[in-house]
Amino acid sequence: MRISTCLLPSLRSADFSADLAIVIDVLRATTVASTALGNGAGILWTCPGIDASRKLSERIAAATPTPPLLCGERQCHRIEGFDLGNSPAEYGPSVVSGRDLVLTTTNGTAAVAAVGDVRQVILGSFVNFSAIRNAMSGHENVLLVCAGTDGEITLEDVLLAGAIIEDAVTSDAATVADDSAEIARATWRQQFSAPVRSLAANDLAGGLRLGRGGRNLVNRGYAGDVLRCALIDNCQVVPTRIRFDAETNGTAFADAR
Ligand SMILES: O=C(O)[C@H](CS(=O)(=O)O)OP(=O)(O)O
Repeated sequence: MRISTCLLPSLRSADFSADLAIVIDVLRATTVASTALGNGAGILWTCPGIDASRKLSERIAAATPTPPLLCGERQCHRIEGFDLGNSPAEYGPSVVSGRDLVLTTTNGTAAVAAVGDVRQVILGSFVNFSAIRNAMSGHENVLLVCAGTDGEITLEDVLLAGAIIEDAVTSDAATVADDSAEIARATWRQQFSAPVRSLAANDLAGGLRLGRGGRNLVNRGYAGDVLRCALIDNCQVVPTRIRFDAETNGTAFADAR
């Protein structure tokens, strides 16, 4: 297996032709998506625009007996008129089980839209770490796509990319990481010397809080979410792209274990 990393969606190399892309937005979009599907949500749509999300939600509502939940944030806070924000704590089984969701966030949903051409796309986070590691097997060229924050590289996404690469390289000597992947791996190893699965959530959360995304959330009152996003292997889902809606730029994900 060859692994490459783009530290931001805009830094994607044209030379690496991936057969699997793993989109990473640890704080918090891909953690929310994994949590929601892990708690029984049906289909989760990611959609970059607010108006497009409303439109997509109305269209789904017209075609299904139960309307989807409209979810997402701007500047970390729930969007006015939306059902849910972007905190994993909001996506418990009693709220999301059996419901479809339309999620729009500042960075994560745009990162999904940026890899529309890759044959298979899944969403990665620490809460579904082992599930996505298993999903990588059998793929030849895996691209890890860090969402970043507002066009800037963020530490928490690079840490997860590095943890994935470290785990892949140490478990299979035939895995080849390119320079970008080695940068992510070095970042992980500099921060944590223990294998990812042996880390306590508190220790991992300490690392996540060091970066811009973590600091943003703490400053805006979401410190508890950083810890929730550090619950390694809290669920076993593989949010996998199943459909694309060109009109709204929406991408549908379902658990495909
Ligand atoms: O609310 C979040 O977690 C962030 C907001 S911010 O722009 O990074 O402050 O959105 P996300 O798209 O989940 O990174």
